[in-house]
Amino acid sequence: MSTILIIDDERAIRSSLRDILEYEDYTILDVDNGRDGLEILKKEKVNLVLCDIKMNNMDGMEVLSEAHQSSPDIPFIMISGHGTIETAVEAAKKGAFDFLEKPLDLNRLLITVRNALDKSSLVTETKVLKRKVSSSKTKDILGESGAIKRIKETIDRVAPTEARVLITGANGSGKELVARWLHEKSNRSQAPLIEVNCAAIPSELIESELFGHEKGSFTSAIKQRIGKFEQASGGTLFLDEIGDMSLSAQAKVLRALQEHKITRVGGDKEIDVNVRVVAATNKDLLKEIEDGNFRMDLYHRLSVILIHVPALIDRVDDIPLLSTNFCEEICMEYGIPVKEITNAAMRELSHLPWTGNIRELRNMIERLIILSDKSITDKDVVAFANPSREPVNGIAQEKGTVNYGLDMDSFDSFQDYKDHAEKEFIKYKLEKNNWNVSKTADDLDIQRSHLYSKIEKFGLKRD
Ligand SMILES: Nc1ncnc2c1ncn2[C@@H]1O[C@H](COP(=O)(O)OP(=O)(O)OP(=O)(O)O)[C@@H](O)[C@H]1O
Repeated sequence: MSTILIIDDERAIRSSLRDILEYEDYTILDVDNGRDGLEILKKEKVNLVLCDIKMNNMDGMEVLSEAHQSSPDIPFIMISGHGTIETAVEAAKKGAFDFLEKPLDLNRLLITVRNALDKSSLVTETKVLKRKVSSSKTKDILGESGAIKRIKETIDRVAPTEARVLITGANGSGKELVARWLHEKSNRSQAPLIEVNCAAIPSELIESELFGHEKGSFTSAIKQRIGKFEQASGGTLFLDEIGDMSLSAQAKVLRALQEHKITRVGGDKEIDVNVRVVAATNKDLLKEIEDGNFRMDLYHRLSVILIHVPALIDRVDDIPLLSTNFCEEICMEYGIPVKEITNAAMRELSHLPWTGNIRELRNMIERLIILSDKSITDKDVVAFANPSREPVNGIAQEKGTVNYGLDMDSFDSFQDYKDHAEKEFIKYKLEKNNWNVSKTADDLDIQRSHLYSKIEKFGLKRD
């Protein structure tokens, strides 16, 4: 049942409203002043507020304005003993649902309460539906930098063809988003886009995952299973983290691409498949080929078109646009008014290393929205944006500078520096989570297998 908060400094009114509404099975909270009312709104789940206009200290209009900043969806019914058209109009302008005059008419009160609650649940339902629709819709590729413009042009040109595409780029830089748009703008967009994260599937299961299996083909194969190649029939198969695929699975994928046929594990029938393959990796595949970890012939099959998504640090000019958009999107998801990001905060954001790229930027904006007050300032960015950025060697960080206490000349290349920053960040998070790899992977918003490969790459060990 709904909870109604009554804010009125007249005890008699509060108690008669309570009696009437409790009789109708509503849960009632009541306070005799606006401040306490606002405190309750912060802590309790309230569905409707009945608020007197004329009260000492803080009047009802102020309560309404302040409450609407943090909880715009809670309907307010204003009550006044001195009802004039002007007060009613002012209340409506400030966003009140309705206005009731004292002495209260019982029927009008109950109908207004019911209408307000009905409208509020409709608003909530609509928001949930909108959120569902917007999260299933492919997000726009934001960015005005030359690199992003070129990527969008390439997508427009390549998507309607059958050419295979290999997308490269660091973690969180937007490879999956590019793959989604390649599908979305292709002639296959009515058929499914099926994604396989090759790094997340143990090598002994990848073949069954991709090609399916027949019942009884191995111990746990208790029934027949259709693999991803078949599921993607008529559509697009997105092989993410292809650089982590075992050599034996690579050989089978190569055959599927050459012959457009697959065989389920444990089966002997060849099945025709009609899929377009788009692959992505954060690895340097040419180096993997050199090291004997990746097949050259498969590389050539996959990379008819190459799209490289640059790291965020190589397109810092896009940070303000991305930050503003993420801020709007997240505030809307939370149902709160959009917070402003000050210019100084934008400058501060542009100075961060962004080893986790756009995914990290989005997470940070979300954190800043939660932790900041009315707007996001440079001080918020310094304080909350990257809690792992503690002063190094006792050197406190000055405003507007990024001071890691590092000798910048000790790095041979930009990549060297980025690797160092990534290693330190991962090490910090692992230690913070007591080397719990699953928790740390969640914290970093990357796959667990990904984290394992980073630990191995950087030779990280528990002290
Ligand atoms: N140009 C962009 N504009 C808006 N949002 C973006 C952009 N690029 C990436 N994102 C968002 O950033 C997040 C990470 O992007 P995505 O998953 O595509 O990265 P990825 O390179 O595939 O990461 P990983 O290598 O870890 O799989 C997603 O929420 C995505 O919607």
